[in-house]
Amino acid sequence: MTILVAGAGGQLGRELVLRGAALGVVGLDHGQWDVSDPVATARIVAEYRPRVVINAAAHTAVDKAEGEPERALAVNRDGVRHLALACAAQGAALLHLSTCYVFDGAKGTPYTEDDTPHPLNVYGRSKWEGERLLPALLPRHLTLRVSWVFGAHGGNFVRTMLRLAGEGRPLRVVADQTGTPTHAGDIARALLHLARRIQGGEELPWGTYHYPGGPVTTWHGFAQAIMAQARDTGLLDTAPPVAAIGSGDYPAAARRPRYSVLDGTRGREVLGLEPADWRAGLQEVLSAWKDAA
Ligand SMILES: NC(=O)C1=CN([C@@H]2O[C@H](COP(=O)(O)OP(=O)(O)OC[C@H]3O[C@@H](n4cnc5c(N)ncnc54)[C@H](OP(=O)(O)O)[C@@H]3O)[C@@H](O)[C@H]2O)C=CC1
Ligand SMILES: Cc1cn([C@H]2C[C@H](O)[C@@H](COP(=O)(O)OP(=O)(O)O[C@H]3O[C@@H](C)C(=O)[C@@H](O)[C@H]3O)O2)c(=O)[nH]c1=O
Repeated sequence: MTILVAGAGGQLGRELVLRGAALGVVGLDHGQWDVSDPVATARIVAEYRPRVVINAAAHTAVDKAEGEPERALAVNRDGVRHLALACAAQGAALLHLSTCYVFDGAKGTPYTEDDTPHPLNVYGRSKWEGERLLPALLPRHLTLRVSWVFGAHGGNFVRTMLRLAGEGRPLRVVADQTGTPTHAGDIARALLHLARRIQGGEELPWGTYHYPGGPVTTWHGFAQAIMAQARDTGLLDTAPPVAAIGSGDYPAAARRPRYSVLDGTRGREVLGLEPADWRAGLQEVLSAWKDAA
């Protein structure tokens, strides 16, 4: 039976489709399936009759969302409602994604699934409003909260840093926001592992889980690693210096949490999800770009 992916054109969606071909993954991109449309969502899920739906669709433009909250909510909250109702009607389970940005960062130690979200920005609020709908609408769901996602496909921090370096621009990156980058390929692998278990008839311990990458760093530390690994891979001649700045030196429309680290203990113990090392994921992405250059 089909594993149906919404948002298949995004960085996670692309990985799911590429890595899930042998499992019968069918991916529909934004143009083919708008999850903010309840009628289309009900029709598509009824048509494919999947055993599992993976929701990789989201409004992820964190600064832009501040100026268009209704658009963020239409996808990140209402889209989740439409998906949950459609899955419930067809007996499908839903694998959903959320974010470390549901937390405000004030805790300063890794966030567990028992911590209460308190988002600082519109994107984080819209994601929290979406995930909190699920328990009442669709008991058979898993929400995986992930953080600082990067991958070979689509826009992300790694691509932005390499573009700025390639243009010879001075690199200045915030060193007071702490978190864990996570490779989209590793998230896709984790989701497909769960989807396969559901396909095999297993009833999983449904609910919310954290799936962080490791080790913990800052955006500045991540940028330094990107430069060093890009040089070693031959994408850059030298690793340009990255100046450490404070969040106040990088004005942005949306506030970001100073501390975004998720505690992956429950996901590891209950679901068997091993946090992946983002440095290996970064190498995979850079090597793919080097091969394609
Ligand atoms: N990116 C990150 O750093 C993080 C992401 N996450 C979560 O992980 C998940 C995957 O994110 P990621 O792959 O990185 O995001 P992307 O922005 O790369 O992909 C999201 C995809 O969703 C599509 N989309 C937007 N609106 C709709 C809609 N109404 N109906 C269907 N598709 C739509 C987008 O299409 P289009 O481009 O045409 O709008 C895009 O292809 C999301 O739930 C996100 O919140 C969590 C933590 C960090
Ligand atoms: C490009 C750039 C960014 N920054 C800062 C801005 C910001 O605080 C931080 C990260 O920048 P970005 O805007 O790329 O990242 P941002 O969009 O905040 O990333 C977030 O995306 C959403 C979707 C999530 O769910 C989060 O987990 C997280 O990954 O780095 C610099 O300091 N210098 C720079 O040159």
